[in-house]
Amino acid sequence: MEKMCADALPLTMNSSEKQEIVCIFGTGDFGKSLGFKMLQCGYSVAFGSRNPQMSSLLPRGAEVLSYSDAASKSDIIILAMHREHYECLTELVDSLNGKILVDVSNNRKINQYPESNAEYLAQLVPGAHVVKAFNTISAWALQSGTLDASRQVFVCGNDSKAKHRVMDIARTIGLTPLDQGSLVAANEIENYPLQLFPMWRLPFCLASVLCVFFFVYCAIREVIYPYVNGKTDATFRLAISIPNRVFPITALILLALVYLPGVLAAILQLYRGTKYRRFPNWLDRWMLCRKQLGLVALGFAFLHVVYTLVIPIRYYVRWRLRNGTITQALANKDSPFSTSTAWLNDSYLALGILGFFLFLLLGITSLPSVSNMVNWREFRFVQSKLGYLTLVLCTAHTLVYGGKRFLSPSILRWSLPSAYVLALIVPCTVLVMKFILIMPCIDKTLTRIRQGWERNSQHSKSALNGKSDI
Ligand SMILES: Cc1cc2nc3c(=O)[nH]c(=O)nc-3n(C[C@H](O)[C@H](O)[C@H](O)COP(=O)(O)OP(=O)(O)OC[C@H]3O[C@@H](n4cnc5c(N)ncnc54)[C@H](O)[C@@H]3O)c2cc1C
Ligand SMILES: NC(=O)C1=CN([C@@H]2O[C@H](COP(=O)(O)OP(=O)(O)OC[C@H]3O[C@@H](n4cnc5c(N)ncnc54)[C@H](OP(=O)(O)O)[C@@H]3O)[C@@H](O)[C@H]2O)C=CC1
Ligand code: HEM
Ligand SMILES: [Fe+3]
Repeated sequence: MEKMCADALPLTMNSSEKQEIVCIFGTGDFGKSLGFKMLQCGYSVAFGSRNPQMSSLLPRGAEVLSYSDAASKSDIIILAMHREHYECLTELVDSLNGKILVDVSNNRKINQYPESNAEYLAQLVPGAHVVKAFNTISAWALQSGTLDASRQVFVCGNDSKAKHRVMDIARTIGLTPLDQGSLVAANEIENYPLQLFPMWRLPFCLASVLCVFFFVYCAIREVIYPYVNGKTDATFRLAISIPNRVFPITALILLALVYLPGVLAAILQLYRGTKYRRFPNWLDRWMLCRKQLGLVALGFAFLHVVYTLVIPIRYYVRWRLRNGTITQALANKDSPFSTSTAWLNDSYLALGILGFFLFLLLGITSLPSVSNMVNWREFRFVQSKLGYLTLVLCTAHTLVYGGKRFLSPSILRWSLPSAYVLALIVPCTVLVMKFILIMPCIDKTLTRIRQGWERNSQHSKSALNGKSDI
C-alpha cells in the first residue's frame, strides 16, 4: 500500500483536459485499490468516509471527505462497502437523488439474500440510477495489475446512459465491460464470482466415482483374491498394473458419457415428435458439460498412455520375460509363433494409438484459438463425427485387447468378470443406439424434426388456436 501512494500519479492525464471527478464511498481494500487505479488513469477521486481524518494509506492526490460532502462532488458514486452497511445511505437519500450509484458488492454465499444487492440498493435509494459493476475484479488484481484472467466486468442497470458512463470508466482503467442488460441480471452477476468451476464439478465427481469403484474392483480381483486363494502377495499391482486399468477404463466410460446425452436427446425428440419442447434439466446440464467431460477423459487417456510406455522397464515384466525364456531353455521347448495372437496384439495397439490421436485432435480443436479458426460445420464435423470415430476406435481397442479371453469362464474370479468387460457396457450401448439412430428411416424422421417438422402439428395448431381464442 505504501508503494501505491508513491505510484498513484496519472498516466493518461492531459493537462488541457478537465479531469472527471468520481466519488468512492468506503476506504477499505477495494475502495483504495479502485481509487488508485482511477487516479493513475487520469480521474480525480473524492473518497467518502465515516472518519475522513482517520483514513490512512490512501492514494496520493485523492480527497477524503465525509459521505455527504463527497457525494456533492460528483454525480457518479462507487459504493465500495458491504451490503450490510447500505442502510446508512438512507440518511443521504436527498443528496443521492439523480446520481449514478455503482454497486460493486459480493456476498459470501450464492443467493444469500432474497433480492440482489443492486436491487436492494435501488429500493433503498429509489431516486438514484443503480448500476452493477466491478464485482468480478479483485482488489488485489487492481493493485498489482495482474488482470489477465479477470479483465471482464459484467455491467447491468436500468438506465442505459448511466450504464454507459460506468462502462466508459471500466474501459478507461483497462478493463473489458460486458453489457448484461437490466438490473434483473444483477443476481446472476453477483453469483458468478462465488462459483467454483461449475462446469467441471460433474465431470470431476463422475471421474472420482469411476476411479474409486474400479480401483476397489480391481484390487479385489487382483490383490485380495490371490492372497485369499494362494497367500500370494500381489500388492505391488496397486502402483502400476491397477492404475493402468482404472485410468483407461475411466477415460473410455467418460468418453461414452460425452456422446450418450446426444443419443438420449435424439430419442426424446423422436418420442415427442418435436424439437420445440425443452429437454429435462438434468439432460440440459449434462449436455452443457460435455466439453469438460471430454477433456477430463482425455486427461485419463493421456495417463494410460504414459503408464503403458513404462511397461517394458518394469521389474515384474522383465522378470516374467526372463523366467519364461529360462523355463523354455531348460525344457528345450519353444512356443510356436501364433499369427492370430500377433494380429490381435498389433490390432489392439494400433486401434489404441489411432484412438488416442483422434482424442488429441478433439482436445486441440476445443482450444479457443483453434475453434475460432474453424467454422461451425467444421467444428461439428470434428466434434461429432470424429468424436464418434474416436469412441469406436477406443471401444474396439478394448474389445480386441480382451480378444479370445473375453467372457471366458476361466477369467472370472469370485464370479467377477475382468474390469474391461464392465467398462465396455456404456460405450457399446451408446454405439448400438447411435447405429440404430443413423439407420435411414429413423435418421430421416429425426432430421425432419430438427428442421422444425412436428408429428402432432395438427394438435399443436389447435392448441395454439385454443390459446389465441382465449
Ligand atoms: C477431448 C474432447 C474435447 C471436446 N471439446 C468440446 C468443445 O470444445 N466444445 C463442445 O461443444 N464440445 C466438446 N466436446 C464434446 C463433444 O465432442 C461435442 O459436444 C459433440 O458435438 C457431441 O456430439 P453429438 O453428436 O453427441 O451431439 P450434437 O451433434 O451436439 O447433438 C446432440 C443432440 O442435440 C440435438 N440437436 C442437434 N442439432 C440440433 C438442431 N439443429 N436442432 C435441434 N436439436 C438439435 C439432437 O437431439 C442431438 O442428438 C469435446 C469432447 C472431447 C472428447
Ligand atoms: N476486496 C475485494 O477484492 C473485492 C470487494 N468487493 C466488494 O467491495 C465492497 C468493499 O469491500 P472491501 O473494500 O474489501 O471491504 P472493507 O471491509 O475493506 O471495506 C469496507 C468499507 O466500507 C465502509 N463502511 C461504511 N459503513 C460501514 C460500517 N457501518 N461498518 C464498516 N465499514 C463501513 C468503510 O469505509 P470508511 O471507514 O472509510 O467509512 C470500510 O472501509 C464489498 O461490497 C465487497 O463485496 C468486490 C470485488 C472485490
Ligand atoms: C497410444 C495409445 C494407446 C496405447 C499404446 C494403448 C495400449 C494399451 C495396452 C498395452 C493395454 C493393456 C494394458 C495391460 O495389459 O494392463 C491397454 C488396455 C486398455 N486400453 Fe489402451 N492404449 C492406448 C490408448 C487408449 C485409449 C485412447 C483408450 C480409451 C480411452 C484406451 C483404453 C484402454 C482400456 C479400457 C484398456 C483395458 C484396461 C484393462 O482392463 O486392462 N487405450 N491399452
Ligand atoms: Fe455505515
